[in-house]
Amino acid sequence: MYSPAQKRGKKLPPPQKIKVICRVRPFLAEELYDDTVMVEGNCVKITNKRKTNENFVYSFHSCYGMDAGQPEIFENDVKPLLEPVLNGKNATIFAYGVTGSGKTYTIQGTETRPGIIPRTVQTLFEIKGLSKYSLDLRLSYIEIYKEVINDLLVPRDTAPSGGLTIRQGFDNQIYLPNLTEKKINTYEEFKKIFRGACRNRSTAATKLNIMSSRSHADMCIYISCTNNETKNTIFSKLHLIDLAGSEDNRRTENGKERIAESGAINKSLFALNQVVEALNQGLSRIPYRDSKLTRLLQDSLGGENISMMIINISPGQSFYADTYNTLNFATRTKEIENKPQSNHCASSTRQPLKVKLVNENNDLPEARRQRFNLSSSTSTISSTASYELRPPLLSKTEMEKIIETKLDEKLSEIEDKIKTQSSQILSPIFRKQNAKLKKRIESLEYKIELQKESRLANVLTPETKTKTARALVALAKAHELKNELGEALSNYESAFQYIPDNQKLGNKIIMIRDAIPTSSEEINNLNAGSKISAKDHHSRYLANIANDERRKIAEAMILSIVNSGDVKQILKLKGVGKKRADVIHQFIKENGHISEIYNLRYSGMSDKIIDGIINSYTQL
Ligand SMILES: Nc1ncnc2c1ncn2[C@@H]1O[C@H](COP(=O)(O)OP(=O)(O)OP(=O)(O)O)[C@@H](O)[C@H]1O
Repeated sequence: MYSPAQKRGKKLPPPQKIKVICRVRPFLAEELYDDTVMVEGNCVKITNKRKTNENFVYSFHSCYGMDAGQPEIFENDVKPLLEPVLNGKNATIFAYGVTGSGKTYTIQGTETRPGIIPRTVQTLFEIKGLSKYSLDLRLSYIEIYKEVINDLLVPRDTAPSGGLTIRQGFDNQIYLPNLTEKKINTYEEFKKIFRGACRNRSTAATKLNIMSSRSHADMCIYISCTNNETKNTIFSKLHLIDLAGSEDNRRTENGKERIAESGAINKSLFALNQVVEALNQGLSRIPYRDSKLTRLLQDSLGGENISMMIINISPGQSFYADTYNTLNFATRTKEIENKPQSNHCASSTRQPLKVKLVNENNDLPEARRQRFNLSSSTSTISSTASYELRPPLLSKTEMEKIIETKLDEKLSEIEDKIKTQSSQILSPIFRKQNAKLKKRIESLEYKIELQKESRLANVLTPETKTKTARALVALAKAHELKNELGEALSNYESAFQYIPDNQKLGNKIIMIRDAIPTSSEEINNLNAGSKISAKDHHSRYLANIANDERRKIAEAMILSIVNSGDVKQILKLKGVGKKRADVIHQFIKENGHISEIYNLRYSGMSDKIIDGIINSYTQL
């Protein structure tokens, strides 16, 4: 079954580098268009958030933009790998990206837009039809769910509890005792097996992706290829892997169970990251043993085998942090270019509120809804997806005005609704002068204000965000000069919604928060003092502000400390010792900055430690 070149004793050539290609999925119907992520030739460009007149440019072996169809990727980058596989090389193709970025779409596909797995199997059957070769194809399909390996070719209720174990045999080959391997004779037969296996995969709805894959799924095709003329038989295997999405628990609003899943997912993705790094740096020790996933791929990733990583990217500003981290994971080399400042370019990339995605066959919405749910009818693999963006109808300023007006309308509607509802419920209580509930309303109003800002911040152009933030900072400074620290703080915090990367501002907020007494004793002591309104405001804010907002602010503050790269500051974080602070410092030095708090995992921190740091801030 294995490549003869891998037999024991044979000196292996230096490990092959992993070929990396990138695919940016189109905007989904509910997403707003922006030009944060662009594909140009073999490069992906993203705006540098800190200097908006610059782009970060990442180059890959190939890049596929929003309009690239399934056949294009298969023909250009996957099909060429089949020849060496038929000549005895093992190969691994895996899709990496955050949840909802299109990994499953790329690897598995939908019924009308089949992905790499069905296209590969169909091509192998086409090759089988050629008289020169006689092909014997078998397949296994497993998932790794929370570090447990499940056989997807057997029904869940008959699968061994505790999952399958990994063994290393003679010739250093990796195998799983009791793993089901099914021989496939026709493409139709494959579809039936595949359909059943896909249903067995652990999926659960998260906020970001209604059909989010919660496990790594590995379809392994075992190929025995006999040359009919020479009667030589060559064995090889091809892993086609749909990795689980790395994700931010905060954004996905995950519960306890989902957070445990994410912990396992991120741990194994981190291990994979280390293996890819080690292989691409040509290191002699490759840390395969750090996770089930990498252990399983030990005989197929590296060595003389062929590996290809597909980086899946979700477009748009709202995935910026994920995109930045994914791209940095995929390639350590990024270039910086100045953005062309042409007006024509700027206006041609801005779009009206909702962009309509037009598909040749008008079946994109269905494709989006469906997973690969193969029906008994034959599906053809010839359709080419093509999504066109509508040309802009309005100028940049006009569009921005419309966005702001629409947002204002919507927010006032919500605001009115909340106020009416609150006053209806609370009017009798108000008559009783219930101070506690009055406070609650005030905090609701404060919350609406913050939400308003954060929503606006999401849709404004970088220039407008900077301008708004500047105005708020000026206002905050004026209050600060008058020693109205509570007012100053709330203005600084509002400004922070528009420029969350501004480390100086983050530090300022920490300083002012520290400067304002919060305990009732301290506040009582100051009752007669001139700063009472500020204290009152702040204690009310701390007492009533919703947890998630507190958390958001805490995270922004922690990130500003981490991103300063200053070991002295980092050491002040709870649970961070010298060793960890050095790792973080090094990480920031190499990667620029961390945009999401849970990405601190990449510096070796556990979720528990990260949560501990956040808690220490939310409980200030
Ligand atoms: N290239 C594409 N063209 C059209 N639709 C796409 C494309 N890529 C992804 N989509 C759609 O985007 C949504 C999310 O994609 P998909 O489920 O493949 O993401 P994923 O990365 O596998 O997510 P998860 O890790 O949560 O499983 C799906 O509805 C899918 O149909």
